[in-house]
Amino acid sequence: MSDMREKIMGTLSTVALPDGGDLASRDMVRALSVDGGAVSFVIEAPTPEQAAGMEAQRRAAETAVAALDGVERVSVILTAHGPAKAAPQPPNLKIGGHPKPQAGPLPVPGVANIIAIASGKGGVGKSTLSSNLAVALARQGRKVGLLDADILGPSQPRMMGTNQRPSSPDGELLIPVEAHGVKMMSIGLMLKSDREAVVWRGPMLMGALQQLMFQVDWAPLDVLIIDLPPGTGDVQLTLAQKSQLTGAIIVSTPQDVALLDARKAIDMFDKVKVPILGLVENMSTYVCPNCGHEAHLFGHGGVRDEAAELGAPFLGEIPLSLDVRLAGDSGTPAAAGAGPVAEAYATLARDLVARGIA
Ligand SMILES: Nc1ncnc2c1ncn2[C@@H]1O[C@H](COP(=O)(O)OP(=O)(O)OP(=O)(O)O)[C@@H](O)[C@H]1O
Repeated sequence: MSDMREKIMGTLSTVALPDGGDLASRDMVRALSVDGGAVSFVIEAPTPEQAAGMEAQRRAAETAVAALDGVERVSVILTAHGPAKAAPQPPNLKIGGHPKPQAGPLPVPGVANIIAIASGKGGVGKSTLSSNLAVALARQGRKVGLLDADILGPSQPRMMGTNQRPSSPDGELLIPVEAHGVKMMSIGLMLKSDREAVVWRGPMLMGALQQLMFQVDWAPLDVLIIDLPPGTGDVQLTLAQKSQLTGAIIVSTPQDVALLDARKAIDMFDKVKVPILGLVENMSTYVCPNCGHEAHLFGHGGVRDEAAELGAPFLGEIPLSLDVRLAGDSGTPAAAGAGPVAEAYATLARDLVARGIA
């Protein structure tokens, strides 16, 4: 090192840093150039944040070096290692590709139980049961995930009251959003608005479902509740073939026509060897909020009888209640509140916990 460079480094060792050491001992001086009386160098801080707080040291270094004999001009630039940390990026995962080949059903890492909520017929209350059961389980201290697999008609963002777009800091895994103590993921959260319709064919649906199960950072969960689309189509089959399901809960209203479709759903799960965990009767009794009269708009007890006939557990009944509908539409499931309906969901949740499957 020339005398002049040594003198400069010696001078820079007198410029102390706020967090200890000095410019020389912390090895922050780069590209030192001495050209006649013109001196220039760079102070390189470890992070952009630290560099932002070091203007005083830059000026002190400039003044100290300018005072050395033989120095006529000094130029000191303050910089930092690498670019500033990037802001969290929106996920670059493209949801909805063709499914990836997979040898057989796989567990979802870190998820103890996977329960599919299914029905044969549409509109019987699958999504409502899924969100309420998830919230009731979370209130009982369980770690719960809710996957909206109704990919063509996602309703969980509305029922759980969130439109937050999931992030993916590493561009590999999506971080589920949290609502009412439940980790939630829905294709609805990836759409630009909840009015945007998804127009996909079977393979795209299956690919999307596979991604929502395996490319989401679910762990750790005691139970993942999957809200299925109605019927016995591609999504149900994909789910049974790709993931190790603990079993399925079948929701039905007590009407014969709904029960007929429920039987088809049960038959499908039997064929793909997914255990039926039990049946739930939704929209069971209606209690008039004015006079307390009980009415059975869709019949009563049909699901219990059906369960007995099939040898499947009957898990319980959820009353037909205006509160359930209003709560679902408002984004806070009824199970998050108090009263007979919240208690009905809590009972259902307790039963699943007692059976060691949630
Ligand atoms: N126990 C209940 N009491 C009152 N309204 C209910 C009850 N269960 C569901 N509903 C209402 O019925 C409608 C249909 O329910 P939901 O969307 O849960 O059905 P689904 O079976 O998931 O429908 P889809 O076939 O469209 O997926 C919703 O408006 C919901 O608020």
